[in-house]
Amino acid sequence: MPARQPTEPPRLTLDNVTCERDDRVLFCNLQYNCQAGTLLQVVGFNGAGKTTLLHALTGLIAPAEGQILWQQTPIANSARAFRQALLYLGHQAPVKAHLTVAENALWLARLQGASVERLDWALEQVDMLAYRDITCHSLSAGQRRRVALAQLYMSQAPLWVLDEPFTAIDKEGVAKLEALLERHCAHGGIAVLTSHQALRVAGMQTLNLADFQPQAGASYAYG
Ligand SMILES: Nc1ncnc2c1ncn2[C@@H]1O[C@H](COP(=O)(O)OP(=O)(O)OP(=O)(O)O)[C@@H](O)[C@H]1O
Repeated sequence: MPARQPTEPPRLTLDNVTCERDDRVLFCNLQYNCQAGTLLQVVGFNGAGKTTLLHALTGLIAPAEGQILWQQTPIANSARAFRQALLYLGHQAPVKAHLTVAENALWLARLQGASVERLDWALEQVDMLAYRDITCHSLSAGQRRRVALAQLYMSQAPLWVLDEPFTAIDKEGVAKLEALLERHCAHGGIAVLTSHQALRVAGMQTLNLADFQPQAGASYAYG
C-alpha cells in the first residue's frame, strides 16, 4: 500500500546527534537528512549503537546532544503528528504467544492506525494466511517475524523505522521485503533500518556508525 501522502513531503533530520548509554558516548555529531524516497541502512559493529540510534529516532530516548526533527520540527514538540507518521518495528517481533496469527496482525495494525481491511491480503503477502487461526506460541522465529512484518503491508505511515527486520527471514522472504521497501520509498516514503545483511535495494543509502565514534578519551565528555 502506498505511503499516506502528508501535505508536505516527509523529511527526517538528524541534527548533530550524539547518543550515550551509562555516560558512555556511542556516536557523536551525527548529521543526516532523509528526504522523501530515502532508504537508509544503519550499519556498524555489535554495540556501535544502531538500536540506540533507532530509539532516538523514534523518540523512545532523547539524544545527549543535538536533535531529531520531523518536518523540520523537533519530534519532542510534534509528538502527536510524529507518532501518526511513524511505523516502528523493534528488535523483538512484538507478537503475543497466546493470540492467533490474525489477532496479532490485527492489533499491531490497529496500534499503528493502519488499514485493517487488507488483513488477509497482508497475511498472504508474508505467506502466513494458511496459519491465520493458529496461536503464535507454536510458530517458528521466522514465522513470528513474518506476522509482525504483515503490518508493513497495511501501513500508510510515511516513516518506517525497522530494527533488524530481516532477522530469521528466509531468502525468499528477504527478497519480498527488499521489494516492499523499494516500493515504499518509490511512493515517497522514508525507511530507516538496521541489518547486518548486505541488501539489494536500488538507491539504498548507508550510514556507518563507525564513522561517528568519539575521539579516544572523549567518552565521558558529558559527565
Ligand atoms: N538500556 C540500556 N542501558 C544501558 N546500556 C545500554 C542499554 N541499551 C544498550 N546499551 C549499551 O549501549 C551499547 C549500544 O547498544 P545497541 O543495542 O544500540 O548496539 P547495536 O549497534 O544495536 O548492537 P548489535 O549489532 O549487537 O545489535 C551497548 O554497549 C549496550 O550494552
